Amino acid sequence: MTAPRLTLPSPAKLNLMLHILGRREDGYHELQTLFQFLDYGDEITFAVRDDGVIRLHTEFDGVPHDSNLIVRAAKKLQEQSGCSLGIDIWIDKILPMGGGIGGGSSNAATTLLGLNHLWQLGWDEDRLAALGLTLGADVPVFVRGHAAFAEGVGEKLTPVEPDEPWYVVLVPQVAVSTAEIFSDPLLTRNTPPIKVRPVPEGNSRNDCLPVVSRRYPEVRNALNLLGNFTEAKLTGTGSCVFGGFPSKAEADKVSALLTETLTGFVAKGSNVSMLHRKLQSLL
Ligand SMILES: C[C@@](CO)(OP(=O)(O)O)[C@H](O)COP(=O)(O)OP(=O)(O)OC[C@H]1O[C@@H](n2ccc(N)nc2=O)[C@H](O)[C@@H]1O
Ligand SMILES: Nc1ncnc2c1ncn2[C@@H]1O[C@H](COP(=O)(O)OP(=O)(O)O)[C@@H](O)[C@H]1O
Repeated sequence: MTAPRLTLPSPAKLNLMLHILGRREDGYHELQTLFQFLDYGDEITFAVRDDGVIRLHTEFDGVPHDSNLIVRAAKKLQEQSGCSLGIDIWIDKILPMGGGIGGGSSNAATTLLGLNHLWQLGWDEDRLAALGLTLGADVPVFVRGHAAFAEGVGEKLTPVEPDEPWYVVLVPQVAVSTAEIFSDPLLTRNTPPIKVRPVPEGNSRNDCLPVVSRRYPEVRNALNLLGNFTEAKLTGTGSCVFGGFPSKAEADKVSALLTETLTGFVAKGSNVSMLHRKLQSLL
């Protein structure tokens, strides 16, 4: 008998704004950020094995098997649940790594939700999100699957309903190190907290942008080019740059012009993650 297989989406995210409020004693920075998903991402296929082995069959450039967030997520869930089953995993990877669109965190969340389903663990979202946070600050929002205003290092989440425009996302061919940006002495670290909800208009700044665009000319160039058509923003610590458009046709037109020289894609913003829409359809 062949093992049950399940293919699930692993969407990207954007940070629609990102404010840095201060630095904690452990060196991590307190943030306020707005997460929205894209209807664009990787696809991960899972097949249960009964021998307890966890095996990712797709190779990643520069990421050893056991360091991959997919494998780390699966191993942690297996250990903490005491499950004796294993898993074979394949991924169709389209999201750029180190682009600030959360591919690694999303892959970890899709793995947690997929295995919870296939191994029939019955864990609730709170428990999965808490485990996810030990893998990375952006994992909980992907576990919850709803656009959110995030505080702390990204773990305190309040669901929100921003507009869902079409985005042009440009992918400068450079990986930005999050650690490097957060350790730059010139980074703004004292933005006053926003206390009112929803986030007021005019608060869409990303405090990482000045430092990233100074250090990475490729990002600066992408911001300038997209800025000719719409407000161009940086997601997370970059490198990806994005801008919203009211229709797919307009986004496609701008993308066609810009992707003559730059890599990029068009995707719809989404307040409910396509992972959760797919999981819902399985119930
Ligand atoms: C800044 C965000 C916004 O979404 O974006 P991107 O990584 O997607 O760009 C995330 O919170 C990134 O969170 P996370 O994925 O956990 O960051 P990591 O790469 O593990 O962080 C690398 C290093 O950056 C610093 N760091 C990270 C997050 C934070 N809130 N404060 C920090 O000071 C720490 O020194 C940490 O060791
Ligand atoms: N499954 C994975 N997908 C992407 N990156 C991964 C994965 N597992 C580990 N990583 C590591 O995590 C780093 C950050 O990845 P990613 O989440 O894609 O970027 P970002 O946090 O900038 O959005 C990568 O550069 C890579 O070294």
